[in-house]
Amino acid sequence: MSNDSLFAGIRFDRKRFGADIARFQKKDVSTSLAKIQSVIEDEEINETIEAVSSKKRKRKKTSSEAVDGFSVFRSSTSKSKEKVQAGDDDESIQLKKEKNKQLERDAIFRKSRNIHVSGYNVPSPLQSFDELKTSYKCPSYLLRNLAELGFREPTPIQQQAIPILLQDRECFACAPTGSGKTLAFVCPMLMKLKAHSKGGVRAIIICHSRELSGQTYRECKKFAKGEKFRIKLMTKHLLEGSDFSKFPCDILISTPFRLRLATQRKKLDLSRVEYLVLDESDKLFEPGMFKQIDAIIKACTNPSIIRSLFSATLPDFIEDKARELMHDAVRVIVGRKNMASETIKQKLVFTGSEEGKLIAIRQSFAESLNPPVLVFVQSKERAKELCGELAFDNIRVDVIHSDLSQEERENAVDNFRACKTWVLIATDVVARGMDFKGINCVINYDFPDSASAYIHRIGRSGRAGRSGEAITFYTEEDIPFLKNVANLMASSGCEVPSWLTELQKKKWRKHRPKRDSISTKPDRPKRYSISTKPDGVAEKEVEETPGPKEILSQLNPTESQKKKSQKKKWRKNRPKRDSISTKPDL
Ligand SMILES: Nc1ncnc2c1ncn2[C@@H]1O[C@H](COP(=O)(O)OP(=O)(O)OP(=O)(O)O)[C@@H](O)[C@H]1O
Repeated sequence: MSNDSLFAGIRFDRKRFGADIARFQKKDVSTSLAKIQSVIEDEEINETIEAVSSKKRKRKKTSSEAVDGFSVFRSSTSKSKEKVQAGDDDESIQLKKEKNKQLERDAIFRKSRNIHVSGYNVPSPLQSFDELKTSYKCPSYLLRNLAELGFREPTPIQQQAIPILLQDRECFACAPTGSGKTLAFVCPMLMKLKAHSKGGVRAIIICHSRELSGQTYRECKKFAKGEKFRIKLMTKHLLEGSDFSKFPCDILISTPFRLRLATQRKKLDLSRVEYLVLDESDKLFEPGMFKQIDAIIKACTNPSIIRSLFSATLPDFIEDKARELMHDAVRVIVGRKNMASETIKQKLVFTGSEEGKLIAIRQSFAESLNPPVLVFVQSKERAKELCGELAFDNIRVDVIHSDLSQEERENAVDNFRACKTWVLIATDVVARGMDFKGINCVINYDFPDSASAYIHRIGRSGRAGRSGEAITFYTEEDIPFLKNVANLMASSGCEVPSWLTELQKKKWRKHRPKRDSISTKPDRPKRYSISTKPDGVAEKEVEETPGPKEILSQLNPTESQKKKSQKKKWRKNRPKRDSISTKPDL
């Protein structure tokens, strides 16, 4: 028996295995569109063929029944059936042609907006916000709010993710920083929720930090203005003071930790949740948060729940997770996966040492300080140190890190947003998701510890299509990872010197070297105190560098010291100096 006959009649269920088809799509961006297109077209063709042949089968059966019962009308009946059949065939062919034309139009539109999709039967992208009304019956309050906020046209991620979610499809999406992902998941949520909750939580948005949760909460409120949605932010106060057995809530925004506490301690029921969004999803699946996220996903037991994952960085393991977790999900990528925003001018500056960094930042601010400027360092200790140094220069500087109280953190963010603070020094606590309007420059004072940290940090500027600038300082210790940044710069359209691209690439994860403290005070080697060594020999204090008295006396020299430091003949003073180059010694 041939293989053909063995598999005759078996049809590959593309709908069921849509995710697997997507997984086997070639990663080459240029060919993926055509491939997806052909998968969809194959599917549609199969469906049409199936429909036609099943109609034929049905007709065959009917006509034979007719033949059995009414042989007199046999010829006339079969003739009219044939006509109907021909008509049906014409109709389905017409339908197929229409569908193919639509697919073609969608593909052309996606290509023009740099949108890449994979999955079965992906909904057409939105061309405008008006289409929300004509095709999806969007309530007028939402359109009014968007217009008031100055949102004239949907961004590419909104164009594709909104119709996907509105058609009850799960999705995981990757789009550049500042490209409007928040509205991409909040808009369909508001449109689908319609009636308000009488009891229980209907939709959840999980954010990795309290700052981002607060910002998303405020955004939701703006989009929902004029409608009586119950939108709640899981604050400490709400967590401690609420009776979660009666908790009518349309949209709940929380960090994973607080939501987990609410479900564990306060028995918050998540079984009625209809929509679950994991914002900054790759961060949420990192070891520190994974346990809580996993438990929350398991607690959302509603079988018709629609889940979605959004981020500007989508590592492969998150894609695997998404496919494992979701049913028939659509994958949406805007631009290229894990790419820095193209609107940011990126620059690398070699400072040699830690001391060099402080000189470089001072010099840069002395030449031109164009606030607001966000400066990232690798630890809270360093944030405090740098803040102390810059405060000397009469710069309105503030600091934000995890050691501060919630109130202090909120004040730091608010003052920076209100431009009361010119320079905000931060740890990675505000590197993701935060939308500080109009940041002119991000300075990576300390080299970021991973590609995703780099993309998210610099993505605080150049948002919503505006231009921005990012400067990354690097020292000898950071050189092994330079090539990674150079690649990210090149892929987002920045000019990169050729010597940088020729460097070796090293795996870049958790690069946080121990750095010298940030200080203009001279490093004074240890003073040995008078101590009795075990062998009983007493030592006198040894001073290797001058103490405060000596420093003062140098500043106000005595007469004899003045004589000693008299003018020296100044001829042919040409010491050997290091060569003039921005390239580090490699
Ligand atoms: N359609 C639109 N038209 C104009 N502005 C928009 C539109 N959509 C969003 N914005 C604005 O763009 C900015 C960035 O949006 P948002 O914070 O949602 O970006 P994001 O993609 O989530 O960024 P990140 O990856 O950094 O979290 C916000 O100030 C928002 O108000």
